[in-house]
Amino acid sequence: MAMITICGFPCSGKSTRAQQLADFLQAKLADPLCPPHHRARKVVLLNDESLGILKRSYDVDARAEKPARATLFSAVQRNLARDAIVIVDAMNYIKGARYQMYCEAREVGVRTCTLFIATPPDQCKERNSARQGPTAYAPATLDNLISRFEEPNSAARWDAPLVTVAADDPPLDAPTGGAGGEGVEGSEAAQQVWRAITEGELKPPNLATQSVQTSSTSYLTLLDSTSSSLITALLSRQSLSPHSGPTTLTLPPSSSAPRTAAPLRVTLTLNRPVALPQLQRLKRQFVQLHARTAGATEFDDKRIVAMFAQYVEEQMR
Ligand SMILES: Nc1ncnc2c1ncn2[C@@H]1O[C@H](COP(=O)(O)OP(=O)(O)OP(=O)(O)O)[C@@H](O)[C@H]1O
Repeated sequence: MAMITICGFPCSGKSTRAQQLADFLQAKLADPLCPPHHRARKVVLLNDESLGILKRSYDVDARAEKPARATLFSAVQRNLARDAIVIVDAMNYIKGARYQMYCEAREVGVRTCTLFIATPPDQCKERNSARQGPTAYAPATLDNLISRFEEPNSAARWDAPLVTVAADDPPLDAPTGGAGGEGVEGSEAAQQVWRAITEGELKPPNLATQSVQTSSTSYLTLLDSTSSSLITALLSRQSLSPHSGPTTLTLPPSSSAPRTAAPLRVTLTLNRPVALPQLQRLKRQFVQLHARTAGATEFDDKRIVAMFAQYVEEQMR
């Protein structure tokens, strides 16, 4: 039914908010007034603890951060379903990683929403210093993660709709009629999330293919060469017939594909011709988005072509 991506600094209160949200959603689903088409079978909460990821994985020299992100991404892939609400309770500090989860949610045909836990860094540091043992981040790790955090932006389609919760906002599972009430009404932010995952725009899925493991350098080459092939094919098509509308392009398979691999085919719909400099700019953005997750989440040439075609289409709308 939906994927809710939580993001925020370490110790910003993500798990606290995620649990409140899960309680709110459970109550909504159990409500007899909830329309049947909004009734998910389950609410799944994914986080470091449930996936066995230790805080020290994020240490600057731990080399475990990419595997940790890969573990999270696989869990998201496994759990996304039309009858489930998946809450991804993690820092999700890399926009490329949020973008890939968004693409995955589109594949499955579920709505998405981002919940940003906007707690100031100093408050996060205070909370971290109150922690004891392995749940505390090393101070250098905390600073590093805070400085690398790529704040969500409601103008980016993978972060939209974006709901922001401040540190002193009321609990998401606020009771009906205030404290002491019987049912769960939910705070304004919780209501916004509910609207996003039940009424928000449902984007059509892309071409479904498998993600693959490659070495990061060859993955960057694959991203670059595959998106360049699409640009070449598109420019050549535009030079023959500059009409707008759906265009099916045929591209040679990537050089790393088996010799017997079939050509790649992709259809994209543009309402005007796109010039080379613009396509190059879009390619740079696209490669940059994916390069940030190289080593953790990587896709094959078929999927890269489909995702780049979709990226161009959406940016040119
Ligand atoms: N709104 C809040 N007001 C005050 N304290 C809070 C609030 N939310 C969370 N805390 C406290 O801050 C600490 C960190 O909370 P929490 O574990 O939810 O953060 P987190 O962002 O999930 O952490 P991590 O980065 O380790 O996953 C906990 O001690 C929690 O009780």
